[in-house]
Amino acid sequence: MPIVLGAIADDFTGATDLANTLVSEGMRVVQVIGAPEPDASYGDAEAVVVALKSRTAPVEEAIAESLAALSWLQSEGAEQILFKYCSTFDSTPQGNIGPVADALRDAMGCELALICPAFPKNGRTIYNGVLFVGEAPLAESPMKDHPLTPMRDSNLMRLMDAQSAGKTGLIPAPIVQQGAEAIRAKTAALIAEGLSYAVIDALDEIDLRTIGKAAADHKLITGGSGIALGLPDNFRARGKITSRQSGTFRATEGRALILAGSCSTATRAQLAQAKAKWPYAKVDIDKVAAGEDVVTQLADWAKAQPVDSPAIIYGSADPEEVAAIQKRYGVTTSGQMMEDTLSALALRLADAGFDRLVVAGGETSGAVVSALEIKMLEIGPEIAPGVPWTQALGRRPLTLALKSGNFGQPSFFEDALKVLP
Ligand SMILES: Nc1ncnc2c1ncn2[C@@H]1O[C@H](COP(=O)(O)OP(=O)(O)O)[C@@H](O)[C@H]1O
Ligand SMILES: O=C(O)[C@@H](O)C(=O)COP(=O)(O)O
Repeated sequence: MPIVLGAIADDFTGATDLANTLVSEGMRVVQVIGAPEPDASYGDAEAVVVALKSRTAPVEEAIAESLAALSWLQSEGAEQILFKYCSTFDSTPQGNIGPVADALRDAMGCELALICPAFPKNGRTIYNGVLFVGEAPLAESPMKDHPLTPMRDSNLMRLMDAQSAGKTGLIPAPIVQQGAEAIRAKTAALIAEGLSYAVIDALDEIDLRTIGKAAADHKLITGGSGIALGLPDNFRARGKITSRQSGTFRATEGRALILAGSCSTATRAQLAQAKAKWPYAKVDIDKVAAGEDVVTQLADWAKAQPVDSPAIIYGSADPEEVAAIQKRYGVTTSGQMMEDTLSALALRLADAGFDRLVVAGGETSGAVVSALEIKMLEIGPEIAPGVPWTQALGRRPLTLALKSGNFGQPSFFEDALKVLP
C-alpha cells in the first residue's frame, strides 16, 4: 500500500510530536531519520514523517534536504505533504521556514500554502496572525531568549514576508469559526489576490479540525503538529486509511539516562525537579573548549551511579550563562560543542547498557539520534502532549523520548519513566 500522507519535519522532537498526533488520530505512522534510501522499507505505514535537522542548518542545505525528502515521499505515493515546523515558529532571521516553504511550493506547483503553527494543548494559539505562547505574544515569551532561534517578532505575516519570496495574507478567526466552506472561499480570494501563503488563526482544537477539513485538497500544508489533527479524518472519509493498528512498541530493559541540552524555561524547571531526586552532572563547556576528555569523565561518572537510578547529564543553563558562553565561543560553536558532547555521551552510554534515553531539546535530540545512527522510530505511549516514547527500529534496541524543550510539566522526567513498565 502506498503512503497517503508525507511529512517533512525540521527537527526530531517536532517529528515525534507530529507522528504522535497522527498515531493518536488513528493512522499507522513511522518516523524516518533523514530522506530514506529509495529502497527503504517502512512496513504498512499510512503516513511517514521524515525528521530532518534543518531548522538551523544553512538555508541551501535545509532546502536541499527538504526537497530530497519531498521527492522520496512523492515517489512512495504521498498525496498530501505537511511541512512541520515549531509551534513557536523557531527560525533564524535568514529562515529557514520561508525559504523551505517556497522551495516546496515551487516543486509541488502549489498555489497557496497555509501557515499554522498553533498547538492549543500546549498554549500556542494564533489570533489576527499573532502567535501567542500562553498569554504572551511569542516575542514576549521565553522564546525571545532561545540560544539559536531567538524569536523577536510575534506577527506571523511579518515573519513570513521577511523570510519568503511570496506574500502572506491572513484568514482570521471569524472566518475559521464560520467553518470549512468559509475558509475555502477566503483561500480562493487570497489566491486571486496573488498571495502565496495564508496565516490561519486557530484558538482551539475545534478550529484546527475545521482547518484540517478545509485543507483536504491542499497538496501542501505547513505548521505545527496541531494542523495535523483533522487530516486523518479526510483520508478515512475517502477510504484511504484503515482502522487497523500495527504497533509493536516494547520498551527495552536497560538503565535510564536523561540528557538535556535544551535551555528552555520548561526544561530548566524539569531538571530542577529531577535533580532533587536523582544523581546529576553538568557539562562544563569551558573544559570541552579546552580539549579535556569530558565525555570519558562524564561517561565514567554515569556508569558509577546506582543502577536503579536514572543518571542526569545536562548542559542546560539560564539565558545569562548561555549569553556569556556564546560571547566566549560564538553561538554556533557553543551549540555544536554541547551537542557533540551530549551525543558522544549517548553513544558511549548506550553501549554501556543505558537503553532508555530521555533527551531534552530539538537540536540536541537531532544530534543524539544521528550519533546513534538510528534510521527509524516507532511511536509508543504518550508522556505529555507532544512527547511520546519511541522505539528505535533496527540494529540497536533503544527506547527514546525526544522532548521538545518547551513541552512537559515540571515533573516530566519522572512522568516519562513512570510510563514505562
Ligand atoms: N550552556 C550552554 N551554552 C550554550 N549553548 C548551549 C548550552 N546548553 C545547551 N546549548 C545549546 O542550545 C541549543 C538548544 O537547542 P535545542 O536542543 O533545540 O533545545 P530546545 O528544544 O529548547 O530548542 C543546542 O544547540 C544546545 O547544544
Ligand atoms: O511544535 C513544537 O513546538 C515541537 O514539535 C517542536 O518543533 C519542538 O522543537 P524544540 O522546542 O526545539 O524541541
